[in-house]
Amino acid sequence: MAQRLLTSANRVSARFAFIFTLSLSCTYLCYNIIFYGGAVMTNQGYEGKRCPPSKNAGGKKLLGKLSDNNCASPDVSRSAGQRGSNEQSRPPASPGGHWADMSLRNMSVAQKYGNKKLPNALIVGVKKGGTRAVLEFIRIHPDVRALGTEPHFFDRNYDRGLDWYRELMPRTLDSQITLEKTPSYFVTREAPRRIASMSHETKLIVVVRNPVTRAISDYTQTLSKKPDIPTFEELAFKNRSLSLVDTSWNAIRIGMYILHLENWLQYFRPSQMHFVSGERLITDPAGEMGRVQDFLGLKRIITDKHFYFNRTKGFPCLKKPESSSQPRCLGKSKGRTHVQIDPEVIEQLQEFYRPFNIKFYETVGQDFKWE
Ligand SMILES: Nc1ncnc2c1ncn2[C@@H]1O[C@H](COP(=O)(O)OS(=O)(=O)O)[C@@H](OP(=O)(O)O)[C@H]1O
Repeated sequence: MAQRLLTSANRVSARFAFIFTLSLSCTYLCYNIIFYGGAVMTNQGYEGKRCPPSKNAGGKKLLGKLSDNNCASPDVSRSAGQRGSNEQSRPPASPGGHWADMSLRNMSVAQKYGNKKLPNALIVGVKKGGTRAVLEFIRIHPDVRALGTEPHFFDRNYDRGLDWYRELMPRTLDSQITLEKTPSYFVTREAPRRIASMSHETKLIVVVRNPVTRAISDYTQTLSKKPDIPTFEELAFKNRSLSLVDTSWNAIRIGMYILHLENWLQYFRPSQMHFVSGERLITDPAGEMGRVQDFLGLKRIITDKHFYFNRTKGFPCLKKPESSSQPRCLGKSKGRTHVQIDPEVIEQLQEFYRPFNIKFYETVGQDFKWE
């Protein structure tokens, strides 16, 4: 009897031990399910905000804040879109990721500033004619965007291709004109053909000036860089007593405008070319710029009120140039004091240029009064 009692007590304690172990195991299992599962969710939330590893992390740094938003998962960006109104106006992150977001960003830059386009107008010459003044004056116009430097595409850089050239241009809206100036185009044999092959519709501006004054200006510039060159007279004549002019000297050759113009007229209609008087540009900048605006099909916005005559400089200056409230004159290299030339030499050169000038006036239908 006593043994039976002992055996049944053992069974009870064994069952108790089994149930206890089982409940312990269950508790452990439940604990794991609850807490381990929670840890996974926490990690998922964190991973969702992390950017995927990128090979060009350096480039991403440059993208700055934009990249912080762009690398978020679609869920994260959706909840971001439900935030304040400022954030709602941002472009949503696209499933295409980083590059798709970059192109979205470019799209909004394009919407605001337009695209880079090949120029539809060029200031092609002439060197020392007043090309910088025309460029700086016309770019005040809100419908003109101009490249500040001379790209020399159609003479020195043609091999780089049109895509290279386009990339240099400022962004323009469809309503805006893209403009650049390179004065050496006017005397570059291949330039008219090359420009016409870019577009037959390109508008061409040529700023011309008395060829004798232009030659002296050109020489003054060269002399400022190379003080050891021969005198103007020595360079200008093969034989001065015979009035034999050296037409191989660039400073002389550039001023034979009609010869260069004939090359342009093989590729462009006269109506596509506009000639600015370099002299009137100084005495009446608003009048000359009025005609430039008409030629470019622009509303006459640049008027007298944009200019004042700076007595110290001896030239008209801009009262209020683009993106500044300060009045501004052109730099020191524009409007230099010319070297003194013997008046007889000037007279000889005027004689030399006369027939070229007359033919030039007839061809363009304008008398520039250089005599
Ligand atoms: N507003 C104003 N301010 C200063 N200079 C003016 C202006 N308008 C025309 N000009 C004349 O422009 C001449 C320089 O011509 P370019 O700009 O065509 O020169 S360049 O070919 O780009 O080097 C420059 O020639 P130089 O006087 O011989 O220096 C000026 O006479």
